[in-house]
Amino acid sequence: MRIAIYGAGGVGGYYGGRLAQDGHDVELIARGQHLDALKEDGLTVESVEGDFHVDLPATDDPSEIDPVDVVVFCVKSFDTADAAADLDGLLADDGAVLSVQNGVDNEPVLVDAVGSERVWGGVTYIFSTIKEPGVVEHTGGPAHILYGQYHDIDEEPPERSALADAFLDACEEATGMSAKYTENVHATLWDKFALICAQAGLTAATRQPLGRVRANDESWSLYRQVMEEVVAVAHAKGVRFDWDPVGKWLDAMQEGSDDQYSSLHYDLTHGKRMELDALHGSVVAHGRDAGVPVPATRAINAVLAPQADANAE
Ligand SMILES: NC(=O)C1=CN([C@@H]2O[C@H](COP(=O)(O)OP(=O)(O)OC[C@H]3O[C@@H](n4cnc5c(N)ncnc54)[C@H](O)[C@@H]3O)[C@@H](O)[C@H]2O)C=CC1
Ligand SMILES: CC(C)(CO)C(=O)C(=O)O
Repeated sequence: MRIAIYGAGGVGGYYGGRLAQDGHDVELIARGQHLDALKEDGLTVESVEGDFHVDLPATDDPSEIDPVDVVVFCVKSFDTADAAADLDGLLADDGAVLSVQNGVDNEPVLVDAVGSERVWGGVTYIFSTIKEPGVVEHTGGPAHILYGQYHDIDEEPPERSALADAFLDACEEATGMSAKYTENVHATLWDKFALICAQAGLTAATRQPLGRVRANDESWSLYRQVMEEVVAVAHAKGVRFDWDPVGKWLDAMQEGSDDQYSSLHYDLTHGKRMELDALHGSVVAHGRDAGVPVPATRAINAVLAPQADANAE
Protein backbone atom coordinates (compact mmCIF):
# COMPACT_ATOMS: atom_id res chain seq x y z
CA MET A 1 0.00 0.00 0.00
CA ARG A 2 1.02 3.62 -0.41
CA ILE A 3 0.86 5.20 3.03
CA ALA A 4 1.73 8.68 4.29
CA ILE A 5 2.29 9.35 7.97
CA TYR A 6 1.15 12.88 8.71
CA GLY A 7 3.05 13.73 11.92
CA ALA A 8 5.82 11.12 12.09
CA GLY A 9 6.46 11.67 15.80
CA GLY A 10 6.14 9.20 18.68
CA VAL A 11 3.08 7.37 17.40
CA GLY A 12 3.40 8.04 13.66
CA GLY A 13 7.10 7.22 13.54
CA TYR A 14 6.49 3.88 15.22
CA TYR A 15 3.62 2.75 12.99
CA GLY A 16 5.18 4.20 9.83
CA GLY A 17 8.41 2.38 10.55
CA ARG A 18 6.65 -0.91 11.21
CA LEU A 19 4.57 -0.71 8.01
CA ALA A 20 7.68 0.17 5.99
CA GLN A 21 9.55 -2.77 7.54
CA ASP A 22 6.82 -4.99 6.09
CA GLY A 23 7.42 -3.62 2.58
CA HIS A 24 4.79 -0.89 2.28
CA ASP A 25 5.59 2.32 0.48
CA VAL A 26 5.65 4.78 3.41
CA GLU A 27 6.30 8.53 3.24
CA LEU A 28 6.87 10.54 6.41
CA ILE A 29 5.64 14.08 7.02
CA ALA A 30 7.55 15.77 9.81
CA ARG A 31 9.23 19.08 10.52
CA GLY A 32 12.07 20.84 12.32
CA GLN A 33 15.14 19.05 13.65
CA HIS A 34 13.31 15.73 13.65
CA LEU A 35 12.73 16.08 9.89
CA ASP A 36 16.38 17.02 9.33
CA ALA A 37 17.51 13.91 11.21
CA LEU A 38 14.99 11.67 9.37
CA LYS A 39 16.34 12.91 6.04
CA GLU A 40 19.98 12.61 7.02
CA ASP A 41 20.11 9.48 9.15
CA GLY A 42 16.77 7.73 8.58
CA LEU A 43 14.32 6.66 11.29
CA THR A 44 15.54 4.70 14.30
CA VAL A 45 12.95 3.03 16.50
CA GLU A 46 13.91 1.78 19.96
CA SER A 47 11.08 -0.48 20.91
CA VAL A 48 10.16 -2.93 23.63
CA GLU A 49 9.09 -5.08 20.67
CA GLY A 50 12.57 -4.91 19.12
CA ASP A 51 14.72 -2.04 17.79
CA PHE A 52 14.97 -1.31 14.06
CA HIS A 53 16.09 1.27 11.53
CA VAL A 54 14.51 2.29 8.20
CA ASP A 55 15.40 4.89 5.57
CA LEU A 56 12.23 6.52 4.28
CA PRO A 57 11.38 9.59 2.24
CA ALA A 58 10.55 12.47 4.56
CA THR A 59 9.26 15.98 3.91
CA ASP A 60 7.45 18.90 5.47
CA ASP A 61 5.66 19.60 2.19
CA PRO A 62 2.82 17.13 1.54
CA SER A 63 2.37 18.49 -2.00
CA GLU A 64 5.67 16.73 -2.90
CA ILE A 65 4.01 13.35 -2.26
CA ASP A 66 1.99 11.56 -4.97
CA PRO A 67 -1.51 10.63 -3.77
CA VAL A 68 -1.56 7.75 -1.28
CA ASP A 69 -4.10 5.07 -0.31
CA VAL A 70 -4.01 5.80 3.41
CA VAL A 71 -2.85 8.77 5.46
CA VAL A 72 -2.22 7.82 9.07
CA PHE A 73 -2.91 11.10 10.84
CA CYS A 74 -0.82 11.49 13.99
CA VAL A 75 -0.31 15.20 14.64
CA LYS A 76 -1.23 16.59 18.04
CA SER A 77 -4.83 17.83 18.05
CA PHE A 78 -3.79 21.51 18.11
CA ASP A 79 -2.22 20.92 14.66
CA THR A 80 -5.22 19.06 13.21
CA ALA A 81 -6.85 21.96 11.37
CA ASP A 82 -3.63 23.12 9.66
CA ALA A 83 -2.62 19.61 8.61
CA ALA A 84 -6.15 18.70 7.46
CA ALA A 85 -5.94 21.44 4.84
CA ASP A 86 -3.34 19.35 2.96
CA LEU A 87 -5.31 16.11 2.95
CA ASP A 88 -7.38 16.50 -0.19
CA GLY A 89 -4.25 16.75 -2.36
CA LEU A 90 -2.47 13.97 -0.47
CA LEU A 91 -5.21 11.34 -0.64
CA ALA A 92 -6.17 9.31 -3.70
CA ASP A 93 -9.84 9.83 -4.64
CA ASP A 94 -10.69 6.45 -3.09
CA GLY A 95 -8.14 6.79 -0.26
CA ALA A 96 -8.80 7.29 3.45
CA VAL A 97 -7.31 9.22 6.34
CA LEU A 98 -7.08 7.41 9.67
CA SER A 99 -6.81 9.51 12.82
CA VAL A 100 -5.24 7.68 15.75
CA GLN A 101 -5.19 10.85 17.83
CA ASN A 102 -6.62 11.16 21.31
CA GLY A 103 -9.89 13.07 21.62
CA VAL A 104 -13.26 13.12 19.87
CA ASP A 105 -13.04 16.40 17.95
CA ASN A 106 -10.44 15.53 15.28
CA GLU A 107 -12.56 13.42 12.93
CA PRO A 108 -15.17 16.16 12.32
CA VAL A 109 -12.33 18.43 11.16
CA LEU A 110 -11.09 15.71 8.79
CA VAL A 111 -14.66 15.18 7.51
CA ASP A 112 -14.88 18.89 6.66
CA ALA A 113 -11.61 18.58 4.75
CA VAL A 114 -12.17 15.40 2.70
CA GLY A 115 -15.73 14.11 3.31
CA SER A 116 -16.84 11.43 5.76
CA GLU A 117 -16.49 8.59 3.23
CA ARG A 118 -12.71 9.15 3.30
CA VAL A 119 -12.32 9.36 7.11
CA TRP A 120 -11.63 6.51 9.53
CA GLY A 121 -11.82 7.23 13.24
CA GLY A 122 -9.32 5.38 15.37
CA VAL A 123 -7.60 4.94 18.70
CA THR A 124 -4.33 3.41 19.82
CA TYR A 125 -2.93 2.35 23.17
CA ILE A 126 0.80 2.51 22.47
CA PHE A 127 3.18 4.66 24.52
CA SER A 128 5.79 6.12 22.20
CA THR A 129 7.66 9.44 22.02
CA ILE A 130 10.40 11.25 20.08
CA LYS A 131 13.48 10.48 22.19
CA GLU A 132 15.73 12.73 20.13
CA PRO A 133 15.58 13.96 16.51
CA GLY A 134 15.30 10.93 14.22
CA VAL A 135 14.77 8.51 17.13
CA VAL A 136 11.40 7.22 18.34
CA GLU A 137 11.17 5.35 21.62
CA HIS A 138 8.33 2.87 22.17
CA THR A 139 8.30 2.10 25.87
CA GLY A 140 5.09 0.09 26.22
CA GLY A 141 1.37 -0.12 25.82
CA PRO A 142 -0.19 -2.39 23.21
CA ALA A 143 0.82 -1.23 19.71
CA HIS A 144 -2.75 -1.82 18.61
CA ILE A 145 -4.99 0.33 16.38
CA LEU A 146 -8.77 0.05 16.58
CA TYR A 147 -10.47 1.91 13.73
CA GLY A 148 -13.68 2.19 11.76
CA GLN A 149 -15.39 4.18 9.05
CA TYR A 150 -16.50 7.53 10.46
CA HIS A 151 -20.14 8.48 10.00
CA ASP A 152 -22.81 10.71 11.45
CA ILE A 153 -23.73 9.44 14.90
CA ASP A 154 -27.44 9.22 13.95
CA GLU A 155 -26.70 7.04 10.92
CA GLU A 156 -25.95 3.33 10.59
CA PRO A 157 -22.25 2.55 9.99
CA PRO A 158 -21.47 2.15 6.28
CA GLU A 159 -20.17 -1.21 5.05
CA ARG A 160 -16.48 -1.87 5.59
CA SER A 161 -14.56 -0.94 2.43
CA ALA A 162 -12.02 -3.07 0.56
CA LEU A 163 -9.41 -0.45 1.49
CA ALA A 164 -10.21 -0.84 5.19
CA ASP A 165 -9.74 -4.63 4.78
CA ALA A 166 -6.44 -4.13 2.98
CA PHE A 167 -5.17 -1.77 5.69
CA LEU A 168 -6.23 -4.23 8.37
CA ASP A 169 -4.22 -6.96 6.63
CA ALA A 170 -1.22 -4.61 6.37
CA CYS A 171 -1.32 -3.87 10.12
CA GLU A 172 -1.84 -7.49 11.09
CA GLU A 173 0.99 -8.73 8.90
CA ALA A 174 3.51 -6.12 10.10
CA THR A 175 5.81 -7.00 13.00
CA GLY A 176 5.22 -5.32 16.37
CA MET A 177 1.70 -4.02 15.75
CA SER A 178 -1.87 -5.21 15.37
CA ALA A 179 -5.25 -3.74 14.43
CA LYS A 180 -8.95 -4.42 14.58
CA TYR A 181 -11.88 -2.92 12.70
CA THR A 182 -14.87 -1.59 14.64
CA GLU A 183 -18.44 -1.04 13.43
CA ASN A 184 -19.03 1.25 16.42
CA VAL A 185 -16.57 4.04 15.80
CA HIS A 186 -18.22 6.60 18.09
CA ALA A 187 -18.20 4.24 21.07
CA THR A 188 -14.59 3.33 20.28
CA LEU A 189 -13.53 6.98 20.32
CA TRP A 190 -15.42 7.86 23.50
CA ASP A 191 -14.28 4.67 25.26
CA LYS A 192 -10.63 5.69 24.71
CA PHE A 193 -11.56 9.28 25.58
CA ALA A 194 -12.81 8.11 29.00
CA LEU A 195 -9.57 6.23 29.64
CA ILE A 196 -7.25 8.98 28.48
CA CYS A 197 -9.04 11.73 30.41
CA ALA A 198 -8.63 9.69 33.60
CA GLN A 199 -5.10 8.42 32.94
CA ALA A 200 -3.75 11.67 31.50
CA GLY A 201 -5.64 13.88 33.94
CA LEU A 202 -4.55 12.07 37.09
CA THR A 203 -0.94 11.36 36.08
CA ALA A 204 -0.45 14.95 34.88
CA ALA A 205 -2.21 16.67 37.78
CA THR A 206 -0.45 14.57 40.45
CA ARG A 207 2.85 14.16 38.50
CA GLN A 208 2.69 10.57 39.72
CA PRO A 209 2.46 7.27 37.82
CA LEU A 210 -0.53 4.95 37.77
CA GLY A 211 0.75 2.87 40.71
CA ARG A 212 0.68 5.84 43.08
CA VAL A 213 -2.62 7.18 41.75
CA ARG A 214 -4.17 3.73 42.26
CA ALA A 215 -2.70 3.25 45.75
CA ASN A 216 -4.36 6.40 47.07
CA ASP A 217 -8.13 6.05 47.64
CA GLU A 218 -8.87 9.70 46.90
CA SER A 219 -6.96 9.88 43.62
CA TRP A 220 -8.25 6.46 42.47
CA SER A 221 -11.79 7.58 43.21
CA LEU A 222 -11.21 10.76 41.14
CA TYR A 223 -9.83 8.58 38.30
CA ARG A 224 -13.12 6.67 38.33
CA GLN A 225 -15.20 9.85 38.55
CA VAL A 226 -13.51 11.37 35.49
CA MET A 227 -14.30 8.24 33.48
CA GLU A 228 -17.89 8.22 34.71
CA GLU A 229 -18.31 11.85 33.67
CA VAL A 230 -16.92 11.28 30.16
CA VAL A 231 -19.18 8.25 29.69
CA ALA A 232 -22.20 10.21 30.96
CA VAL A 233 -21.49 12.92 28.37
CA ALA A 234 -21.08 10.24 25.67
CA HIS A 235 -24.47 8.74 26.56
CA ALA A 236 -26.09 12.17 26.42
CA LYS A 237 -24.58 12.70 22.95
CA GLY A 238 -26.15 9.48 21.68
CA VAL A 239 -23.12 7.19 21.85
CA ARG A 240 -24.22 3.58 22.45
CA PHE A 241 -21.75 1.21 24.13
CA ASP A 242 -22.23 -2.57 24.00
CA TRP A 243 -20.02 -2.77 27.10
CA ASP A 244 -19.40 -0.90 30.36
CA PRO A 245 -16.38 1.36 29.62
CA VAL A 246 -15.80 2.38 33.26
CA GLY A 247 -15.82 -1.18 34.62
CA LYS A 248 -13.71 -2.40 31.71
CA TRP A 249 -11.01 0.26 32.16
CA LEU A 250 -10.93 0.09 35.96
CA ASP A 251 -10.35 -3.67 35.73
CA ALA A 252 -7.70 -3.24 33.03
CA MET A 253 -5.89 -0.41 34.82
CA GLN A 254 -6.00 -2.35 38.09
CA GLU A 255 -3.61 -4.74 36.29
CA GLY A 256 -1.62 -1.95 34.54
CA SER A 257 2.05 -1.55 35.47
CA ASP A 258 2.83 0.85 38.32
CA ASP A 259 5.11 3.07 36.25
CA GLN A 260 2.62 4.12 33.53
CA TYR A 261 2.11 7.81 32.89
CA SER A 262 0.54 9.38 29.77
CA SER A 263 1.47 11.49 26.76
CA LEU A 264 -0.08 14.52 28.51
CA HIS A 265 2.20 14.00 31.51
CA TYR A 266 5.15 13.61 29.13
CA ASP A 267 4.35 16.87 27.37
CA LEU A 268 3.78 18.68 30.66
CA THR A 269 7.07 17.55 32.15
CA HIS A 270 9.07 18.17 28.95
CA GLY A 271 7.85 21.73 28.42
CA LYS A 272 5.90 20.74 25.30
CA ARG A 273 2.56 22.10 24.21
CA MET A 274 -0.20 20.06 25.87
CA GLU A 275 -3.44 18.68 24.38
CA LEU A 276 -5.50 19.82 27.35
CA ASP A 277 -8.13 21.63 25.24
CA ALA A 278 -8.74 18.45 23.23
CA LEU A 279 -9.04 16.32 26.36
CA HIS A 280 -10.48 17.82 29.57
CA GLY A 281 -11.36 21.12 27.87
CA SER A 282 -13.37 19.20 25.29
CA VAL A 283 -15.23 17.17 27.93
CA VAL A 284 -16.17 20.41 29.71
CA ALA A 285 -17.46 21.89 26.42
CA HIS A 286 -19.37 18.74 25.40
CA GLY A 287 -20.75 18.45 28.93
CA ARG A 288 -22.02 22.02 28.76
CA ASP A 289 -23.68 21.35 25.36
CA ALA A 290 -25.28 18.16 26.60
CA GLY A 291 -26.32 19.57 30.00
CA VAL A 292 -24.20 17.01 31.87
CA PRO A 293 -22.22 18.23 34.90
CA VAL A 294 -18.53 17.25 34.86
CA PRO A 295 -17.12 18.71 38.10
CA ALA A 296 -14.10 16.40 38.45
CA THR A 297 -13.01 16.90 34.83
CA ARG A 298 -13.57 20.65 35.13
CA ALA A 299 -11.35 20.76 38.24
CA ILE A 300 -8.57 18.81 36.51
CA ASN A 301 -8.84 21.12 33.51
CA ALA A 302 -8.53 24.17 35.78
CA VAL A 303 -5.57 22.73 37.68
CA LEU A 304 -3.65 21.91 34.50
CA ALA A 305 -4.60 24.97 32.44
CA PRO A 306 -1.94 27.37 33.80
CA GLN A 307 0.81 24.84 33.03
CA ALA A 308 -0.69 24.19 29.58
CA ASP A 309 -0.72 27.96 28.96
CA ALA A 310 2.92 28.24 30.08
CA ASN A 311 3.99 25.31 27.86
CA ALA A 312 2.18 26.86 24.87
CA GLU A 313 4.21 30.11 25.04
N1 LIG B 1 2.51 9.39 22.42
C1 LIG B 1 1.70 8.39 22.71
O1 LIG B 1 2.15 7.42 23.28
C2 LIG B 1 0.27 8.42 22.32
C3 LIG B 1 -0.25 9.50 21.63
N2 LIG B 1 -1.55 9.44 21.18
C4 LIG B 1 -2.09 10.55 20.40
O2 LIG B 1 -1.48 10.52 19.10
C5 LIG B 1 -1.33 11.85 18.60
C6 LIG B 1 0.13 12.08 18.25
O3 LIG B 1 0.88 12.06 19.46
P1 LIG B 1 2.47 11.94 19.47
O4 LIG B 1 2.93 10.96 18.48
O5 LIG B 1 2.84 11.76 20.88
O6 LIG B 1 2.89 13.42 18.99
P2 LIG B 1 4.34 13.92 18.59
O7 LIG B 1 4.41 15.34 19.00
O8 LIG B 1 5.40 12.99 19.06
O9 LIG B 1 4.33 13.81 17.01
C7 LIG B 1 3.57 14.65 16.18
C8 LIG B 1 4.55 15.19 15.13
O10 LIG B 1 3.80 15.83 14.11
C9 LIG B 1 4.58 16.93 13.66
N3 LIG B 1 3.70 17.85 12.93
C10 LIG B 1 2.60 18.49 13.39
N4 LIG B 1 2.07 19.26 12.42
C11 LIG B 1 2.88 19.11 11.34
C12 LIG B 1 2.86 19.67 10.04
N5 LIG B 1 1.92 20.52 9.65
N6 LIG B 1 3.84 19.32 9.17
C13 LIG B 1 4.79 18.44 9.55
N7 LIG B 1 4.86 17.86 10.79
C14 LIG B 1 3.92 18.22 11.66
C15 LIG B 1 5.13 17.52 14.94
O11 LIG B 1 6.22 18.37 14.69
C16 LIG B 1 5.50 16.24 15.71
O12 LIG B 1 6.83 15.85 15.46
C17 LIG B 1 -1.86 12.77 19.70
O13 LIG B 1 -3.20 13.12 19.45
C18 LIG B 1 -1.77 11.92 20.96
O14 LIG B 1 -2.71 12.26 21.94
C19 LIG B 1 -2.34 8.36 21.38
C20 LIG B 1 -1.87 7.28 22.08
C21 LIG B 1 -0.56 7.24 22.62
C1 LIG C 1 -3.42 5.11 26.69
C2 LIG C 1 -2.26 6.03 26.82
C3 LIG C 1 -2.14 6.47 28.23
C4 LIG C 1 -1.03 5.26 26.41
O1 LIG C 1 -1.25 4.82 25.15
C5 LIG C 1 -2.38 7.18 25.88
O2 LIG C 1 -3.18 7.17 24.97
C6 LIG C 1 -1.53 8.37 25.99
O3 LIG C 1 -0.65 8.42 26.82
O4 LIG C 1 -1.77 9.32 25.19
